[in-house]
Amino acid sequence: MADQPQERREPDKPAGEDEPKPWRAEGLPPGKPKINWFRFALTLLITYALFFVVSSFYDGTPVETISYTQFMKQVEAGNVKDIYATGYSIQGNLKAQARDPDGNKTYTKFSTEMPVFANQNQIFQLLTSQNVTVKAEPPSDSRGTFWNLVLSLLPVLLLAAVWMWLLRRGTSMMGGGGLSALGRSRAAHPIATDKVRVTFADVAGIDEVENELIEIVDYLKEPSKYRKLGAKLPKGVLLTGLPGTGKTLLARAVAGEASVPFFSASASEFIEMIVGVGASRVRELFTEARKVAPSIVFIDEIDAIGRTRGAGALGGHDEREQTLNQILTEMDGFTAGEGVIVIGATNRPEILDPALLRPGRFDRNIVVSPPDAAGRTAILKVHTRGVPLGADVDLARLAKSTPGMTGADLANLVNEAALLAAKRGNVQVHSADLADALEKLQLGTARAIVMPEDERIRTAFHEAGHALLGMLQPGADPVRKISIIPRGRALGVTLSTPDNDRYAYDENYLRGRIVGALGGMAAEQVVFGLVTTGAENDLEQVTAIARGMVGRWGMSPKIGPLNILPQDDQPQAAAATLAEVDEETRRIVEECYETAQQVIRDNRDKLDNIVSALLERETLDETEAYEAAGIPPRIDIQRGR
Ligand SMILES: Nc1ncnc2c1ncn2[C@@H]1O[C@H](COP(=O)(O)OP(=O)(O)OP(=O)(O)O)[C@@H](O)[C@H]1O
Ligand SMILES: [Zn+2]
Repeated sequence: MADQPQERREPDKPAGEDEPKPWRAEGLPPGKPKINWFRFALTLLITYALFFVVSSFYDGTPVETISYTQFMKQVEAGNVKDIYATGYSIQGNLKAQARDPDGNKTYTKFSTEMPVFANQNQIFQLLTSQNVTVKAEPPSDSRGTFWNLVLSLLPVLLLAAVWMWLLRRGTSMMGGGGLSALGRSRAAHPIATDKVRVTFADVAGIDEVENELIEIVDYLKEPSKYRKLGAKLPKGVLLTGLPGTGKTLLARAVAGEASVPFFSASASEFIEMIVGVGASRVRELFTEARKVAPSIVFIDEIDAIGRTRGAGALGGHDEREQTLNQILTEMDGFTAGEGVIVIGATNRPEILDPALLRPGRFDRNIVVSPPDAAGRTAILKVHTRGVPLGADVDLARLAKSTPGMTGADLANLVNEAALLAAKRGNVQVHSADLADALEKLQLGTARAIVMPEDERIRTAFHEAGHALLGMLQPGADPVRKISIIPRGRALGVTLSTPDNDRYAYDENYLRGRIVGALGGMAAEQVVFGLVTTGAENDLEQVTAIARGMVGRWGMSPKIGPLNILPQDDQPQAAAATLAEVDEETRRIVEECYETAQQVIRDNRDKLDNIVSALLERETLDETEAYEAAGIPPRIDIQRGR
């Protein structure tokens, strides 16, 4: 999220005003730029330079308006070099300077009006006899009254144009190089209102959350309605959810729906700065936001400054505390109805300082969950709005095969598929592009290395072991894909995903997961009589699940229903109890390993069948895998099979 360059400063240098702000602002009213005198002077200078360049092309000799009599005298004296005439107006140049009748001005350029009664024929003859050039086009050096007017207004016009251009740049660009960088704008790098606007139409699949925020949109649109009734709205809203679930997107959409300015900052950017600066930046940010209220201030990763004060491995972190205190002060300082709403986002709400969550602060907590299948379908629809899809694409089916994916993952999936389709020279994104993109995201990119045959065979047995156990365990997630193509650090993969989104797991399911994860190692043990290092990742998973069962979810009768190993915290138990947890964990894993080996031994024929299919085709999809094993795919009402 941090797309602004971070600047490290010398600790002894005071916070200068030329420092880029650690936040971004969008949707500020474009009409209120601040006057920057340095920039103003610069503009003047440039304008005049431009003017001098232009006027150097323009011969500045003044044009004298003379009487027709004067003109005739000059012609008769043979002093007229050339003329240009339209209707009764004549302009021209003299050969030598002449004095006007009053004798106080000299001129070579003149203009005059011919009286109606003058005999044009006679004049023409006179001009010819005097060798005066009669030109067909206006001489470049005598432009007449209109052009003189334009030229005299030019500096003013130029000044106005350049000034307006600079102002528009100032309000439509973040940061900004070129001229504006010379006198960097003090405004919070605003973006013009018309450029930002994300709305709820861009947020899909989390309607419950949108509904909770509609009240706030309404308030921002019409604060007076609420003020009159004395209704108190939350000053702060906390959005809690995993990365990529759309918290930032939601906050922007609230601003977009209400058409109010949106200020966003990442909390970690505040504390990157030297001590004391974080707090003053917070103050500045809120000052800017108040100026254009109603407005929204969005603080991402608020846990970076909002963790419990005085706690954490580093002990008290001064800068963080000061910054946090400043945010609390600002929020306490709002009067009801001032119209600044602070939206904070975090994926670790449990470590937040309770002070942040008190009434009048972030007192509304909205959980943004990863989307369910229907939500994923809706999100895929949003992200394929501008993508030409082939007729074979079924977004609802795709959504079913992507449990656990967030909005950001799905956006990424669509983009990858579009890239693939383009690479393949297609004009539409087809089902196959989406499937391949999904495989790449879930399994990693294939590596082009040639495996020694014995390792290929060993890998095939390992993956077939995982797959076989996945197929035979009651209640296990169905096997979606098996592959012995090396990707990343893995030599092979077996992918199992649930049909439906799961929110809680029972003990049987977890044991099944452990057995499945041990399947690879068990197959190697049964077939070759020894194991390899290839099972490291599997064992990591196995250990984490088993420890969770014993220490967190109360699934060990010996330990009982205690949460001894809370997430993100120190174990809450005596050393003796912890030793017991280890012992119980080991017991569960050993039982599961025993089961895994037994199932492999009992189904050796099926295992061998999968292995030969794998060695032949390298990657098997769900249907191919069950077919090769000779196991009927599970009857699954959800998938209509
Ligand atoms: N519900 C959704 N509907 C549509 N698009 C979504 C949704 N959720 C996420 N996205 C897509 O994912 C991108 C990233 O989401 P966003 O940055 O809002 O997530 P986040 O929850 O703020 O993540 P982080 O905690 O990493 O900041 C969005 O720009 C959008 O393209
Ligand atoms: Zn494995």
